[in-house]
Amino acid sequence: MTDASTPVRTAVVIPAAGRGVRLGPGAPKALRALNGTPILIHAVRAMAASRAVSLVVVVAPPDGAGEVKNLLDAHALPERTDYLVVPGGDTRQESVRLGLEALPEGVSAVLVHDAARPLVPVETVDAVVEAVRDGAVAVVPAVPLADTVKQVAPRAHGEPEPVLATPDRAALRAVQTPQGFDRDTLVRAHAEITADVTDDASMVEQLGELVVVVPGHEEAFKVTRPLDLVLAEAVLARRRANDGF
Ligand SMILES: Nc1ccn([C@@H]2O[C@H](COP(=O)(O)OP(=O)(O)OP(=O)(O)O)[C@@H](O)[C@H]2O)c(=O)n1
Ligand SMILES: C[C@](O)(CO)[C@H](O)COP(=O)(O)O
Repeated sequence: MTDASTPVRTAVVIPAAGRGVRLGPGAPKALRALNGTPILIHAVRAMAASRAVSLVVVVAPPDGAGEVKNLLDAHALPERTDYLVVPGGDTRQESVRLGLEALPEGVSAVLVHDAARPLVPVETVDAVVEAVRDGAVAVVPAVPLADTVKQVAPRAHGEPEPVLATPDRAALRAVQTPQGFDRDTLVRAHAEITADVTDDASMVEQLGELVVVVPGHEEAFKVTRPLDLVLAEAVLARRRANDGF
């Protein structure tokens, strides 16, 4: 655990307080095992692998902060990084805000990374950090879409959905995390924007600030449904085979 007064420049907030309803019944998603290790620990290691990251703030399930602290103590993590745990809220937005409130002075850049994206490669983390350090106030990693996308109209229950339009896929991106921010801008976004959003960058967009995209990575996918766990195990097996990881 850390002394919260230690000055750091780049910190990561990891929202990990979700239930993981779409993954099915069981412990909160971040605490479930991937290859024998909690998903959260994979995510913390993925972020602490970046030499730019000096502090990781984990936002735990509201009644699980003690358990998460014990988990962090029980697993080997890079010693150059400090770790804090705070309890989360009812929504992802609230959990991120609670994580931001725990940041000490001296942090000027903040990454927000889903615990549910445990396998993001360090190259993606570093690309986001570099873009923020180069002056962007908000940076998102993103990948092109593999599927054609249809805009549909709301349907009566059980009825087929009428298609309204087929957006040009070339102009669309699927957005991942970590998303990187100038700290003051992200704090302002969380203070001023009250609309429901699914990522932090869209709050900064609503402030009228420019959000830029850097290349994401296929291994930064979110573990959302049971099949994603199968894919995550396969990615880890491939890494072990390739690197002796
Ligand atoms: N109240 C919440 C809800 C979500 N999250 C976190 O936000 C990230 C992305 O959310 P998602 O994958 O949608 O997780 P869940 O909300 O847990 O998933 P579900 O909707 O299936 O319950 C996850 O790391 C999750 O733990 C959070 O910290 N606090
Ligand atoms: C933040 C995020 O991971 C970016 O893709 C995503 O928006 C989270 O969405 P979810 O519906 O809460 O999984």
